[in-house]
Amino acid sequence: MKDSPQVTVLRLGHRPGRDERMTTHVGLTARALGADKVVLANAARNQADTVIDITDRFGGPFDVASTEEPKRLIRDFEGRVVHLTMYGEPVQDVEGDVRAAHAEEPLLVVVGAEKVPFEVYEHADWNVGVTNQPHSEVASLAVFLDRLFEGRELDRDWENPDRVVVPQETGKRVVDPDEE
Ligand SMILES: C[S@@+](CC[C@H](N)C(=O)[O-])C[C@H]1O[C@@H](n2cnc3c(N)ncnc32)[C@H](O)[C@@H]1O
Repeated sequence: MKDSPQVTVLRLGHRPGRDERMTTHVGLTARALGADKVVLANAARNQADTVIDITDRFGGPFDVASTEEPKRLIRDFEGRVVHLTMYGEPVQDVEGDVRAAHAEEPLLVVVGAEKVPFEVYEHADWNVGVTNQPHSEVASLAVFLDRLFEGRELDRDWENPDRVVVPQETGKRVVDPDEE
């Protein structure tokens, strides 16, 4: 988030035709919950466009990129690497160490789709489980980011939105930010 080193989310293993909504939701969740950037592997072009479109309409800053070489990105990342996996150490046990590291250095948060190559487990500074039960990349990313930022992401400001949701007890209200 603002004033701290960048958090990048890498979505591995996107399978065209199978993982489309999940990949989009990884990108939208990364944006909404305080990451600075998502990198989508395996040519997830439509999903990248959807996340860019939401950022254009609801505000940023948030970067979207693609890679054909996700393993290289992990290897060459200048910062620390967290891999979210049901086989990892409990998030509640490692979040303090990750947060302390992130105060100093950028963080790459890796989530999978299908089976994640073992090199990713080996290369990660932390393999982190959000429970050791199988669930989803979207759920694990949301809980992890909220733990990392200790809830501060919920109050962030968005720059240059075209539209702003005004919270309502009932119903929906979306306004031009100049009308707010
Ligand atoms: C549907 S799971 C498939 C995992 C696959 N069976 C494997 O061996 O990697 C897709 C992704 O969700 C995330 N995930 C699922 N359960 C998780 C958990 N309990 N904690 C952290 N991440 C989890 C991981 O990033 C995983 O790569």
